[in-house]
Formats: sequence, C-alpha cells, structure tokens
Amino acid sequence: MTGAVLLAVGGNALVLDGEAGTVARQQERAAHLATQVADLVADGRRVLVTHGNGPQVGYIVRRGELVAADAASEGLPDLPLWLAVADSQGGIGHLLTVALDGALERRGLGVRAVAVLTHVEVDPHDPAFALPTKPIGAAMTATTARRRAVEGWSVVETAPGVHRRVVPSPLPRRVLEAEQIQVLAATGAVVVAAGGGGIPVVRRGDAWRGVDAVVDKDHASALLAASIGVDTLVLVTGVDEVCVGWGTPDRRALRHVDTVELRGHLEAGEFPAGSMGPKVAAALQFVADGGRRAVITSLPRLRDALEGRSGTHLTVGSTPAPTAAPDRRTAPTGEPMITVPADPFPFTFDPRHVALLCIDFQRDFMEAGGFGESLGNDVSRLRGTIEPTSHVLAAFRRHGWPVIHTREGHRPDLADLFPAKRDRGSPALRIGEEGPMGRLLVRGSAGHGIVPELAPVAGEVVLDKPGKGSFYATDLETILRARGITSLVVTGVTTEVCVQTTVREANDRGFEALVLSDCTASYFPEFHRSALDMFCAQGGIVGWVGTSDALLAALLPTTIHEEVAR
Ligand SMILES: Nc1ncnc2c1ncn2[C@@H]1O[C@H](COP(=O)(O)OP(=O)(O)O)[C@@H](O)[C@H]1O
Ligand SMILES: NC(=O)OP(=O)(O)O
Repeated sequence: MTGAVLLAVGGNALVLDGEAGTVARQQERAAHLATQVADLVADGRRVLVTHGNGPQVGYIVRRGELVAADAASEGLPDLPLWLAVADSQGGIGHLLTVALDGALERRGLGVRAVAVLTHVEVDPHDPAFALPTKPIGAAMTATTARRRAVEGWSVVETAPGVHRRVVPSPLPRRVLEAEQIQVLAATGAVVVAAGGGGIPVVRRGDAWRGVDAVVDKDHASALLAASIGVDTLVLVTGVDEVCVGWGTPDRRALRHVDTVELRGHLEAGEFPAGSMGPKVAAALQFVADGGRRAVITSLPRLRDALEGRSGTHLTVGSTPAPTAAPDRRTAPTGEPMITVPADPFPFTFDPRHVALLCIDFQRDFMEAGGFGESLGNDVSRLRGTIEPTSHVLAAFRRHGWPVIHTREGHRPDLADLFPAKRDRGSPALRIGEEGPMGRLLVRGSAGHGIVPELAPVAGEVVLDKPGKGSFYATDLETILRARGITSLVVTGVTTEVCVQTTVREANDRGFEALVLSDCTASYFPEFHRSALDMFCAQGGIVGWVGTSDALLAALLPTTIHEEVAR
C-alpha cells in the first residue's frame, strides 16, 4: 500500500498511567489523536490506526467482578476476558472513529473513519498462557496488589511501587480480517483495526473460539502492517525516541538504527519486557517481514517523525535482509505473496489478485505508417518493449493470471472524438484519415490492432478506450473489482502518455501498480525516464518501478513450486 502508514497507539494515548480514565478524558485524548491523524491525511497519506486496551480491558473486567454477586443472583452471564477484549475494542473503536470523523470533517477532507472488529489467531499451546505478562487495568499500591493476589489475580510490579494485574499475552499468528482491512484502507477510509491487539481466537474443529488473553497490540500491529503491505509502521508511545541506557544519566536516544544494531541492544537487555521490549521486538519483526520502515515516537512528534526530524527509525540492516527474498510474506489466507525488487521499495502482491495490463501496443503507435509516425515520431524507439513484454505475458499466461490489453481508438463515425483531440498538433494525417494501415486510430482498421508479437489470446480482455487513460469511459474498474484484482503489473506505450495517465487513474482508485521500465517506452527517452521517476518519487507517490527480469526472477519460486506439484 503505497505511502500507507499504520499508527499503533499505546493505551496511554487515551488513559495516562495513574489517571482515573474518565470517559470525558478519553474523548479529549481521542480528539487530540484525531487532529494529528487528520493532518497526516491532509498531507496525502493513507492512514490506519491500531490501539491498545490495557487500562480499558482491565476496567471492564474489574467492573464485572465488582457486581458479580448481584449479577449472578439476577442470572446475568459471566464476562470472560476474551469478551471483555471485544467490548474494549468496540468502545475504544467508537471513541476513536467519532473523534476521527470530527477531525476529518473539520478539515473538509471528505474521508470517513471505519472501525473493523478484528480477530487474531493465537496458538493454544503458546507458552504465554502459563506465564501472564500483559498489564491491564489501573495501577495499584503494594497493599491492594497483595489483596488481589490472594483473590487469585496475577500481579507484577511494573515500576518501583507500581503494581498491575497481568494476564497471558500469546503472540498473534494471523489477523483474520487483514484482507478486508486492506480493501477498506484502499478506498481512502481511515481504518481503525486490531484494537487491543485483536480478539484472541483459536481454531476448534470448524469454528473459532475466543481465548482468555490480551494480545500485545504492537505485535498485532506489526503483523497486520506486514500482511497488508503497509510500508511504514509507527509505534506511538510516551517517548520521542527509544534510548539505550534508559533510566541512567548516560542514556542516549537512538535516531537511525538498522536491524543488526537494534537487535544487539535488545539482546543486551536494554529494553524492559513490560514496556519498550515488545515495541522493539515488533518493529524488528515488521522489517523482517518485508516492512520498509518502523518508527517509534510520541504523539506530539508524530508528524516530525514521519518527515525524519524525530523518532527512532528502524530500517533493514546491512546483514542479508530476509526482506530481499521473494515469498517471505503470506497473504491473510496463508497463500504465498510475491515480492519484486522495485523502486522505491519492494513491490509485494498476492498472486490471486494481480493482473497484467498491456497498454496500447498497437501498430498505429509502433509501426511505420501509423498515427505515431504521422506525428513525426521515430516509432522504432518503442519496439524494444516487445521482447521483454512477451516474456512477462508468457509468464502470466503460464500462471493463468488475468491479462488485459487496451487499444486507443475511436468509433468509425468518430462520434467519440473530441475536436480538441482531433485538431491538436500538426500531424501529416489526422485521426480518422486514411493511412497505409487504414484509418488512423479507428476501431477495426489494421493500424488499430495490437502488434502480432503481443496479440491477445482467447479469454483475455481487450478494452477499447477513446482517451489516454484506460479507466476513462471504459469498464476497466468494474472488470478489476469483479475479479478482485488489487495489484497491476503495467506494460505499454507510451510511458508519459497512456501509461502515465492509466497508472495515475489506478492509483487514485486504490490499485497498486508496478510499472516495468523495459516494457514501457516513449518516443522521447527523457520523458520515459522522467515519468518513471515521478511514479516512484516521494516514497512511491504513484506506484512502483521495476524490471521484467526482477519480476520474472521473483515468479521463479512459484513456477518451480507449481512444477513440483505437477
Ligand atoms: N529504553 C527505553 N527507551 C525509551 N523508553 C523506555 C525505555 N525503556 C522503557 N521505556 C518506557 O517505556 C514506555 C513505553 O511502554 P508502554 O508505556 O508500556 O507503552 P504504550 O505506549 O504502548 O502504553 C515509554 O514511554 C518509556 O517510559
Ligand atoms: N493490548 C495492548 O497491547 O494494550 P496496551 O497497548 O494498552 O498495553
């Protein structure tokens, strides 16, 4: 998801340690967070928000315990911890989305916030079930803590003199709604998800069952971010930066670290298990799973941190990066994802949701006597795309993945040709006039057809379009959505005209596009280069740029796997 940011907000964003955590106070804090998120959306970023629930889920459970005797006498049901997690997710999700909607509306952004009730799969045999570590509820004095321990609570001292109830916190294995969250985020909505680390569930036969635990929201956030291809994970907490020597006069803030250095500090015990430790571990996991950048910072420094002026920034280390290997990630269903080295960072796609776009490889643009030449262009400049594109086309056909060909052209009566287009420039022959390959850019003429080397085969979509963009006045969007396509591999001519317009249209509609530099070309090499540079500038503002070789190499493991299966 190009330019997407997932903000994992600590429980203390709504309830500070030692605070009563009134609803009004939580609403105030939610409004503060929402203003910051709206700023990011106004900057053009796609934002997802995940949140903790430590204080709140503890309050819910405690409230249940306090009225348990009366509730039992009235026949009211018990409140298991997993259901309290679900309750906290709903309550906090409501507080956040209402606050976000208000902030987005005040900025006139026309974007809505949507909370997704999220479940995470955990391993029923996770050793964490036998060793409670996750603090929930309010802080207690030593005396109260001793009393509660007698009543059966697990209690730990989280800071000198500060005691908290702790519950099991197994590692999340899979976010069950990841795919739906990705689709929602792609519409531009600010998605609130994985609240409280997600409702923990295990598989029993053919059904999911809630289990009593509170999943760490940083780990759940890292998992969600990696599985939907978010490129930046921001863990928002109570400090501007992670420090080494925390709690000592020699403490030093870490600004830019690689995985090798940060893992070294983690292993050296620099980060406590009950606070910064899980954040650092989650950040490392995210980057190892293919994430581009993990940032740890405070809410007030969020925007500065995203612009590199604050926060601790973790990027891939100098040792062999697991992220460089294809197939590292899996789709929410467990299917292997494919990762292609690309600019500005690797392009990852789910092979069940990808299509190849072959844009306007028409004789009118690529052969002598066509419309391209009538404009005074050297059409031989485009022909180098044919050979690499034929290999990509063959790979897509081999895998049975969808291929869509587009052709620019007009009805024979030219009813769909705007005078503005017809009269532009001073070509030797205008659109609709008779040339050596028939009427220029008119449907049905020989020149309007696709070059024989890349000709469509039965079952492939051929889309006629009157403009430069492939979405304008066509049913391309409907076709893609009907087939569940979310990622596009783009080839075609010319880079800065029909390819560029199409990729921008796709980007605005939430599709992710990898443009293959050797399978696209322009009559003007400098325009080709500039268009490619523009696509991947500013962190991939329009899309990704890669090569056919990189794509085909990334497909290799899938091909081998399929051949072995055969
Ligand atoms: N090495 C460290 N560097 C920075 N902060 C640390 C470090 N070790 C512990 N902390 C503390 O850990 C806190 C973050 O943990 P916690 O409050 O549990 O997170 P959350 O924001 O998710 O509620 C920081 O606000 C800081 O007080
Ligand atoms: N579930 C969870 O990690 O909550 P906190 O962030 O509030 O600890």
